[in-house]
Amino acid sequence: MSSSEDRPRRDDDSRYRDAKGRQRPEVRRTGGRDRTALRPADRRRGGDPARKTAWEVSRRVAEGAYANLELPKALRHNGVDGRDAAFATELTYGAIRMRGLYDAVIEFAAGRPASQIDPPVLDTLRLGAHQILGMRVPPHAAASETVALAREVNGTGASGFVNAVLRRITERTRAEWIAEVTGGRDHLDALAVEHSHPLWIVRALRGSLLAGGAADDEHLDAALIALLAADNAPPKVSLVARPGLASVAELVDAGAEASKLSPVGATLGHGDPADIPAIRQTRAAVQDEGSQLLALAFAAADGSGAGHEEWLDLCAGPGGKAALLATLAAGQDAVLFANEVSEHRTELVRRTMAAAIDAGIEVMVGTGDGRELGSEEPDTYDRVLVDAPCTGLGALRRRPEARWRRNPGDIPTLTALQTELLNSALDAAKPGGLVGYATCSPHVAETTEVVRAVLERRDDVQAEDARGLFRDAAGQQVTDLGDGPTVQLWPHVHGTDAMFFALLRKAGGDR
Ligand SMILES: C[S@@+](CC[C@H](N)C(=O)[O-])C[C@H]1O[C@@H](n2cnc3c(N)ncnc32)[C@H](O)[C@@H]1O
Repeated sequence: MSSSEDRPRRDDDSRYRDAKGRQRPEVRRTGGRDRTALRPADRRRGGDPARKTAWEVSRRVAEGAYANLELPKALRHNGVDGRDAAFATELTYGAIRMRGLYDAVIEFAAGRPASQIDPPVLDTLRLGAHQILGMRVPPHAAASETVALAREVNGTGASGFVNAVLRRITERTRAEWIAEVTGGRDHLDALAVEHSHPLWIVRALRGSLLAGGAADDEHLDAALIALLAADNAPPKVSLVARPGLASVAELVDAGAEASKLSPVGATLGHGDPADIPAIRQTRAAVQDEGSQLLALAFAAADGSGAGHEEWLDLCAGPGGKAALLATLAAGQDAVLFANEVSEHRTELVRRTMAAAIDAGIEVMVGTGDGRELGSEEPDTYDRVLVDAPCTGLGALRRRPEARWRRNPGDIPTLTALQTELLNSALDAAKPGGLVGYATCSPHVAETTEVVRAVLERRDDVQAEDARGLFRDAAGQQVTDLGDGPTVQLWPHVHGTDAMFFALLRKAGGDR
């Protein structure tokens, strides 16, 4: 990772410049070049709205909220938009995501453990650390503005402490701080701190890379570092054009770029997806390209041979894959049943499906415990998808707080549920039918281990090689999918979430 010294620095007030590089009049009035050199915090008592928004969202996240839900509300409430909103977004997400590294730096600079710093003050310090070490804000401006924020939200007394700690942080580059706070740690622990992941997740990701054949011993370290770095990079906005309802060309006309990976995908470089009519109308949606490829692969597999097929999405909420599957099923004379355990999420599935339903596509949406469906409706469906509840370790780049919320104790409960759901799906599948098992986690306990444990206890199921079903936009097989027969996608290799997919065939039937 490059140090902050390597990067070009933005001018202090460049956030306030217009498209032609001119400063906005109000900034020129209050803060020309000479005035800026006096430090904004010395002139203004309060924090600016963008930084204050980032702090407010950080506080709510500390109380259990999700940053991606809180931030838009807070931006609206505080009237922060345009470049200031982009700044607040980068600041909020970065400070939460990189908390592992920044806390280590703050502890060193403050001379006390982070646990002994008042949490609202610690949040202010993390925002300051991210501006100094992770953004292109000049260090002195970052410190001064953050001290002004501290004065407003933490009080005058605490702002002195914030000032002292941030001034110390500005004395070194990012690279120097990383060397300082990782020195003396063992290799994985040092990677965990530098790349701001809990150590147990670093260990789990390393195990997954090795087990799935994504890296051999020689290249394991480089692959792990690339993966950790990819988790810290904000993901691109991927769109799906639901077949028969929208086209990639329509999304391209709306400003997106056609995906090279997904035949039904596009990437939006800038702008709000909600401004695209096809998205507002649920003919298209925001969806990771890995999820798109997975649904396309599931639909492309050889069916049970029984003709008019019935497909079941066992864990459908909020409905992203179900909506794609419904349109794909309609194109193959099949019908989709979408099941979800939570009433609220079943309602989300219905909303996601609105355009498909309006277009006359036959789709049944219902609420039920997927673990019981196998015994309630045995030997019924030609295909069953289990997109299982999981740790989400494959989508850490999307949820800045997720890595700090999960813990290894979550895994046994989840794998028990995943195993039950997979067994139930197999029971619900017709003889000769297919079951797809998917997670947005690459953790082997949730992926290959669940599949292995289920196959070991059943004599009516076989795994099929799913790799040939993953086709890119040019129709070529997607590369680097692992040793098979299962598929593992990776953020650092494919640019997708780390989705896992296994394809299982139930014995019997006409095949
Ligand atoms: C990974 S999400 C599915 C994502 C969805 N397929 C999509 O693409 O939008 C897992 C879903 O399983 C649901 N779930 C959890 N336990 C379940 C159960 N026992 N039966 C059915 N669904 C369950 C969760 O509520 C959650 O909506």
